[in-house]
Amino acid sequence: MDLIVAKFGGTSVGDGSRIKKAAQSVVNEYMKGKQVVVVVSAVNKTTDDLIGLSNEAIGSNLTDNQKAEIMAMGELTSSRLFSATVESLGVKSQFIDPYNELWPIMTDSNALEAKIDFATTNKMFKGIEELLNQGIIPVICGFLGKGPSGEITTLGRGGSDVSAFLIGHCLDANEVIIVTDVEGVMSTDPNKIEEAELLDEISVEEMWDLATHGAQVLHPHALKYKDPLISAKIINFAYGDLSVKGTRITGPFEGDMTKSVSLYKNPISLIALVGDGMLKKSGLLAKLTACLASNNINIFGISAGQNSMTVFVEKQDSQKAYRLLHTLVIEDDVFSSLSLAEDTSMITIVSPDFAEETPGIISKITEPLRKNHINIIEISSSQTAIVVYVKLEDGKKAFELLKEVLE
Ligand SMILES: Nc1ncnc2c1ncn2[C@@H]1O[C@H](COP(=O)(O)OP(=O)(O)O)[C@@H](O)[C@H]1O
Ligand SMILES: N[C@@H](CC(=O)OP(=O)(O)O)C(=O)O
Repeated sequence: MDLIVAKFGGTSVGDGSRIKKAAQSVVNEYMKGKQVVVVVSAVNKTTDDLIGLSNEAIGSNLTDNQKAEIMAMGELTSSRLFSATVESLGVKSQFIDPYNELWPIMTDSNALEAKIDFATTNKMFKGIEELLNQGIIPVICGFLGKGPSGEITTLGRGGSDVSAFLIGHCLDANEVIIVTDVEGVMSTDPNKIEEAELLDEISVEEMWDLATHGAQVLHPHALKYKDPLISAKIINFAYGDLSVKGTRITGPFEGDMTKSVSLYKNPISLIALVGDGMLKKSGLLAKLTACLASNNINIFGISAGQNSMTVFVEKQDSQKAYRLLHTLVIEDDVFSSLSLAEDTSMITIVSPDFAEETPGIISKITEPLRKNHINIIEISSSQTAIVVYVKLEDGKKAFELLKEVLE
């Protein structure tokens, strides 16, 4: 029997009629013979309102545990409302919150940004499976967890998406459906640019980068639990129909997408262009990339500072690139000179930890290299990846050391 996990965001349960529509869409799938687990967020902006109230009343004396308990009231309420609405439509349902013995999501004791204890959580789903086998629709609070002392924790703002994918993974669901207030994943935020267009599908890898760079439509940590075999989609609540297409999230395609260290197979060369006050001049980057692109030279990365720009290209292209960029330096007064460092290794480290607030992550990476006398030529970091360039002969050793860091 097909099992789906349907997560309803705040707007999708924003008022009584929306809750009824959402519950009806769940019942419709149930009537088609599917098992459905509902994950629900707080009604509309309840979480914001509860935070606002506590700040007004208590201010800085509010402890993290008190804040988590208060915020949890949003999901405690909506799960009860949703479950009762399903029952009013003639199907048995049970709400499940962290006070319930069937509660599955266990975390550490961090009240506001709790880390999920996956190994324990994964073993906690027997009770929910039992409910499903009895034809009961479980309605589980999104966003919440249970800490080591039985206390309520929260998974961070927007965390119900994480709850849904985690539950889907642990239950081996066929599909995870995120029901929200837009048509799906769009070419950009449709509330910022009206002309945004709907994407039929997006890969986990792309979605990860989009989400870690602020696209609210899905919490990036949800994707840690996206199994390649579980299909997933983001749809609009307005249709009141869980079978609409929306945007399908495909993949992941390469092993453990969220944590990896890779050593690029070929040597990389660095070309540094210097010039006074380069950062204040517009159009330099465009000139530089156009010059290399028109000669079919692929750029692996660019870093820019006050008085210099470094371009990373494959060693086999470096002499050609070096000559082309030299012409640019001669032609344009902004540039004064350029240099070429031919033999470097490029190591890319990808980890979800970079997107979380993890102070000291860069030093975790640089420290083992320093201890082993490996000099870092360049380092660049983003929300999802850190790229380190070292001397070619240090590449393999650095790669092994960085693999250990990630383990
Ligand atoms: N590329 C994008 N595609 C679709 N929505 C986006 C995108 N980037 C940002 N968003 C925003 O994400 C919002 C949905 O996320 P959110 O408000 O957290 O929904 P929910 O309350 O259902 O969890 C949309 O209203 C939209 O403004
Ligand atoms: N209610 C929580 C959790 C959540 O995921 O909400 P939503 O799905 O409405 O973004 C919050 O506002 O952070």
